[in-house]
Amino acid sequence: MSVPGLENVIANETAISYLDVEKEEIVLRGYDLIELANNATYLDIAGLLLDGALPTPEERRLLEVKIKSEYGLPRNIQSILQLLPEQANMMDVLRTGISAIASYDEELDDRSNDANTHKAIRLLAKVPQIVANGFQATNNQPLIEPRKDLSYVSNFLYMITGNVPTLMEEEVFDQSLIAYSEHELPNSTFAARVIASTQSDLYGALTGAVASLKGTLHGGANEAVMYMLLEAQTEADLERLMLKKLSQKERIMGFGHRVYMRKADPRALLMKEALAELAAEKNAQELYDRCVAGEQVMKREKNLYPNLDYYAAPVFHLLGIPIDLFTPVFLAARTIGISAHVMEQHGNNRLFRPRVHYTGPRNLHPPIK
Ligand SMILES: CC(=O)SCCNC(=O)CCNC(=O)[C@H](O)C(C)(C)COP(=O)(O)OP(=O)(O)OC[C@H]1O[C@@H](n2cnc3c(N)ncnc32)[C@H](O)[C@@H]1OP(=O)(O)O
Ligand SMILES: O=C([O-])CC(=O)C(=O)O
Repeated sequence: MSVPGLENVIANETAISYLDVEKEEIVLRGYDLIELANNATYLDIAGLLLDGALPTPEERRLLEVKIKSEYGLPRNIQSILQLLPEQANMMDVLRTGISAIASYDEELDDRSNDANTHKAIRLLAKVPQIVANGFQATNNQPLIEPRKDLSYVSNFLYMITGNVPTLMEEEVFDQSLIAYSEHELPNSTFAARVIASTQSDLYGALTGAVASLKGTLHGGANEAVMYMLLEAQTEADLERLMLKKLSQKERIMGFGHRVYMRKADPRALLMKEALAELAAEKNAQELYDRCVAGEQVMKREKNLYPNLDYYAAPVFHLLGIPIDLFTPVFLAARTIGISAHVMEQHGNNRLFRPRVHYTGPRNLHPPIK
């Protein structure tokens, strides 16, 4: 018998992460992701995912130096982004950019652990700029170059908004990147591992993951959430909108999850706290209250809990990130998690090649010529 959607199927072993739904814990190389988000930085998580151990402060500094030494996009890549049409979808733009920079990586080895580590560092350096420049290029805006005098996280937000973030904005953005950094085996990571299992390379695997993440049942939900929150001006409006969607059997974006389903996504709670802080700072209490009201409607009507996308969307909005870049920023944050999975797949590979339960006809014959 087939298992639709491979629900609950164990597809591979991993030492990277695990969703312990019972204990409401996202285990990341032995640590609790939420504890990491409250005590470590995104670059610590990048080091942890790449090397298997949390970096010391000196190791983290060296990692940042290495990433910064890979900053910058080839002029031709920026030109490719500028050739894309104004109405281009930002995930398509990102997919094109990541696919194109593969050809500029001069390290021909694309399977050893060392080579993959170098490539992951290059991607950490370049993907945020592809995200930012992709938006600018298709909106006829000047392309913002990275600034090495800013921290990695501060520079990412600066390249998107054109403004150097405050310390508080930087800390919230850092936390949101950690929340998105790694999550066991979602569709996009699985897609990347399937691609890597043919011994294809990290750039190709990540390009496939971008296509997967674009869909609204996955990463694309964070953009849909924000459109819904903005369409409703008040708490009452949001309730009306949600009830209308539910009566039309539409899904409400930002709720439900294949693995958590009837339990809270711990990352949503983390982002809810971040939103409360940010809303207080930015005079946006009304947006926070509207989100909480929406959460209550879904609990009452469907017994469904918010997932990360529900609370990350208003956080990104208050940080000044354009809605079209919400899913690309998710991908940029997840680049390190996906890289770790590709490295693990390459290190202990077995080609993914499942079978089917055939339901089509048999014994047909073409007309005789
Ligand atoms: C960071 C991330 O990528 S998290 C995921 C982001 N995606 C979203 O937020 C999209 C909205 N959510 C959904 O569509 C789903 O919850 C998914 C795709 C994430 C998980 O779905 P599945 O595991 O396939 O759950 P499934 O489709 O079996 O749903 C079970 C029941 O809950 C309902 N349900 C699940 N999510 C929702 C939702 N968001 N709104 C309304 N009803 C929902 C389904 O209609 C179904 O009801 P039924 O049993 O009465 O038919
Ligand atoms: O785990 C999933 O299926 C989707 C998700 O929450 C993520 O990728 O962060």
